[in-house]
Amino acid sequence: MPRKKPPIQHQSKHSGIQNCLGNIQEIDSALLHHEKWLKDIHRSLICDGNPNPDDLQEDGHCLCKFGQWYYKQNQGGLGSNVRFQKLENLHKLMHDKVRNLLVSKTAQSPISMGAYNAFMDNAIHFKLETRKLQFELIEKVCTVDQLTGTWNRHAMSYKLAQELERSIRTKEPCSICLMDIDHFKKINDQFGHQAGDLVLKTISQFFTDRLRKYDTIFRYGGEEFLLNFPGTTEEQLEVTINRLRTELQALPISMPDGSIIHVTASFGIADMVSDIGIEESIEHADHALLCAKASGRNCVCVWKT
Ligand SMILES: Nc1nc2c(ncn2[C@@H]2O[C@H](COP(=O)(O)OP(=O)(O)OP(=O)(O)O)[C@@H](O)[C@H]2O)c(=O)[nH]1
Repeated sequence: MPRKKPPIQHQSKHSGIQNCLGNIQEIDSALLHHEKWLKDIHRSLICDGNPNPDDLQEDGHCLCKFGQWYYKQNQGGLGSNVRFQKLENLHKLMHDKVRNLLVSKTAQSPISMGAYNAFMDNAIHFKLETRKLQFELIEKVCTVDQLTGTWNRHAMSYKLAQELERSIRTKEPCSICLMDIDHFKKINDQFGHQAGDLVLKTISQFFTDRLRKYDTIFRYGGEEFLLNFPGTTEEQLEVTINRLRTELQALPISMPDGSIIHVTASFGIADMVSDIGIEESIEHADHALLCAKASGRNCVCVWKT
């Protein structure tokens, strides 16, 4: 009687980058168990002796160490990752195939080359896909800002270069905007650093929720964010940013002590053009931002040559 597959759990203890780092290590260890399992399978197929009874069970994919790890993952964490979810089928198929091989071996029937090759192809595919999942998580750790979940500055240079190339190829405009939260130090001073962190998270989420899917937000550093808007001229962006700026100042943010605060930000806009590099475009946006700060904050300035 096959045992029932344990349900994927639905609670997350940790989140974000910390969780990712844990997952990366766990995948290594799960893959090591998989390699050991594969060695045992080969020994069972080649040498005398009985196979592990678990590998003859219909739910062998839940009983192996990889399966035990896999079905412990929760929906809030790795369990919601699409690449992770796709591993389930590959892993189960691999166990189904090996069960047939072991049944043939136990019955002293010949094992066809086709059946063995199909199993090994499946095993190799499974390992490659698991490694891809691991690389995806490593990439996330290297390119995502731990506090806000936006892209970090490492990712920024690479992604902006891609957008500039696209803009040159398609001859479409592309603009950037540097945003700096006004008097942010006062929030830290008055409510503490954790409250400051909460404000940073809230504001980055505010923008993330309102951007088009091809716009991008990066944490430029501290309380500064850089936003990239492909297919948008400086003039169009000024209208958009002014709308967002007004919405932001009306956004109530709850502090840990129960009080509600409102924050504003200043913005500097510049375009990304082929005859100047990305660094220079950012410098232009920075000049425009300085101009917005000097004009009293909570406003938008556009770089003019
Ligand atoms: N809570 C928190 N504070 C940060 C973080 N990164 C930078 N800061 C703080 O952000 C503050 C930035 O201060 P300033 O550069 O003086 O800027 P400001 O107070 O916003 O003043 P203006 O930009 O001139 O309006 C500093 O106090 C930093 O310690 C962070 O990740 N979390």
